Amino acid sequence: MPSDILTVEQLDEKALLERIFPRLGPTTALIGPGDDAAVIAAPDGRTVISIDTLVQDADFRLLWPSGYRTGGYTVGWKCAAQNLSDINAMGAVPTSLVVSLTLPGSTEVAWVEDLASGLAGAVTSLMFDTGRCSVVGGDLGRGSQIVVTAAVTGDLEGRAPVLRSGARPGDVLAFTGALGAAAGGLAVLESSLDYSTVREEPDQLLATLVASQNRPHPPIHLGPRAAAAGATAMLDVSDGLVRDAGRIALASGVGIDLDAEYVRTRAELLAPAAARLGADPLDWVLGGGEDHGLLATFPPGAVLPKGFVRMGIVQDGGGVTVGGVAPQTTGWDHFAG
Ligand SMILES: Nc1ncnc2c1ncn2[C@@H]1O[C@H](COP(=O)(O)OP(=O)(O)O)[C@@H](O)[C@H]1O
Ligand SMILES: Cc1ncc(C[n+]2csc(CCOP(=O)(O)OP(=O)(O)O)c2C)c(N)n1
Ligand SMILES: [Mg+2]
Repeated sequence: MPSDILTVEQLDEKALLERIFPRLGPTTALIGPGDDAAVIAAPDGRTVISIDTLVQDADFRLLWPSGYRTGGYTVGWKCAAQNLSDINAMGAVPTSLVVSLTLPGSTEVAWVEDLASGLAGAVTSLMFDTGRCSVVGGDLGRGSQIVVTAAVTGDLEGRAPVLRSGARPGDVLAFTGALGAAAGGLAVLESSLDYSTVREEPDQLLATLVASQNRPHPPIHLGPRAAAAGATAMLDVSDGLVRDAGRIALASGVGIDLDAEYVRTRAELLAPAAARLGADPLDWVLGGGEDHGLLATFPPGAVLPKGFVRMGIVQDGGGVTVGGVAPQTTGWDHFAG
């Protein structure tokens, strides 16, 4: 490491926090970062809470085979986005994040500063500057790999939470998001293509996919809208369409049939990129996660919130089919590979 690059082991915790705090932006908490704990309002009387972790080399790489280097801003953005997404999927509005950072001593201070900016940037941008949520605290620790864990809280604003278990036969299955894009981006990053040339390509197809993998844009405003529109079940697709639709099917005791035409159209859009990588775009669409689009079921006749597209049907039985046929894809599992 060149001596002019400042690393976290050259600072102490207090000095590192003093570099992080200003990048988090104005706090939305009653008591924000700096005390033993933060204090946030819970106007609804209930608190929605979830947690998600990003681990170096399992969820991102600092240097990918394609030569792409992942900056701190990207990891911060991705961490915030996937946490906000889980609150969204309950039909709630995110209200706070607490973030734990495990860092090797050699981590550049500038990378950590960028991570703090990425967290705040995602919250501000994905929540349209509503000032309803911010990073209100966290923890620092040293370890052999970068691990970023965030817990997130949310406010149901008086609505009932939308669970995975409420889908009923005859309900319409609808989705909002860009299925398969993040999986395509992962394939580009892991490929032997040279990202510096991919970035220069005029059609920007592959670079757009990489952006979906690195900086997902979950539709954070649409979870509460879906809830208000009467969604019977909902989740964010993180582990793949088939796997996550299967979670609704199992929890609700129903079968789900995905519209084959929707799946085919989406795969066709990704086909030119998949061809460059020798990949099957159907695998991306059916098995790719990390886009954090919203999959929801609505009673027949419900008016779908703007952004949602009908793409399947809930039926008697169990499991997930595509146009009546069982798909081969299984989706992501941290342990089963
Ligand atoms: N280590 C754990 N201890 C307790 N509950 C857990 C643990 N890991 C996951 N869960 C819970 O298991 C459920 C299933 O998780 P998962 O399907 O991965 O949700 P998501 O994809 O939205 O993160 C969630 O309610 C989650 O909170
Ligand atoms: C280096 C690397 N390998 C593999 C992946 C792919 N990947 C990692 S986690 C994941 C699924 C989503 O993550 P998870 O922690 O299961 O989120 P959750 O379902 O809990 O929201 C995928 C597809 C990746 N992003 N980076
Ligand atoms: Mg989820």
